[in-house]
Amino acid sequence: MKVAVILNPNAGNKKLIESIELICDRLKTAFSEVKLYETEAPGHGSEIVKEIASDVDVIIGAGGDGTIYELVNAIAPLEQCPVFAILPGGTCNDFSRAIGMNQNPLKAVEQIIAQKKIAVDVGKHNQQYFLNFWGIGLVADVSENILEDGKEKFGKFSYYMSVGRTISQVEPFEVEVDSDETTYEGEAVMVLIGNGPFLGGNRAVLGNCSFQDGLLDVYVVKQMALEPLIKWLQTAPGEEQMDPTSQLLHFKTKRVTIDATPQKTVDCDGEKETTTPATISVLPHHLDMYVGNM
Ligand SMILES: Nc1ncnc2c1ncn2[C@@H]1O[C@H](COP(=O)(O)OP(=O)(O)OP(=O)(O)O)[C@@H](O)[C@H]1O
Repeated sequence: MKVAVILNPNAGNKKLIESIELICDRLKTAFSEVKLYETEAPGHGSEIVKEIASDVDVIIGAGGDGTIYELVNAIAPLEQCPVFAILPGGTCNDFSRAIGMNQNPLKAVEQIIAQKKIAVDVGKHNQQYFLNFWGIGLVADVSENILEDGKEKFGKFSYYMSVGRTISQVEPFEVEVDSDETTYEGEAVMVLIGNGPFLGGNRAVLGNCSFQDGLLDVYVVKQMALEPLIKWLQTAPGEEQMDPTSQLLHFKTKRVTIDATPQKTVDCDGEKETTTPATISVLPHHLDMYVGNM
């Protein structure tokens, strides 16, 4: 089998680059051909995928959530997608956690070699793709308010620090949510749509989302009531979520359209490239991935 490893050498604390040769040597013991590609700038990972995808069986993304988002956006539209795998190398590594990858890349490579494969759902908003989440309002403001050097200095704790700073100044906006199951028109402070169960490195807010159920979980937080919001943030997977009659509207759907006034910046898997309005849908079991313990 032909394998391409696409490494973002600048992801996270830049540690992955130190072990990548060892990792490739290990991969070569299990796969007939292993080639390493290093990205040189944002967007380069996507160009590499376009060049090599038709000639490889497996693409391994080595980096953080931004790298994985870029690669998935290049792989998901292909008619024939190679199998995808993740070597975690960023700050939060949300989807690698979702699929049970060991956060030590030297151990994660062993999981890839085991070749346990499942088909995962992929989220789509307008013409872009995501594995973890789509959000507007509070979630986008939190990532916007992370201090310049916060991720480097404090890792995923920089997100908590930003939640503290952002919650006190959050501005409600008008939102229109439309799906076959539910419609809502009114005030909101956040709309969050989950495909994967991890957000900011934690299995809390989106902890009950499944990337194998062929559905998206839509959460509309109508008002900034601190106590229920904190309860929701602390909800463990499998636990009953905040009272749906109160400030949180939650439903599952295959497709939803969202418009907001004023227009809102969309945060999608941590990347902020688009604005509302948006149609968000799910491509059930669209991408074959090698997974770890799940
Ligand atoms: N060689 C490169 N130099 C600079 N940026 C790059 C390079 N290759 C890719 N990128 C871009 O770097 C961005 C951030 O990468 P990534 O998200 O993987 O790391 P991170 O921000 O440290 O991790 P996390 O998202 O988990 O916090 C991505 O948007 C990616 O497109």
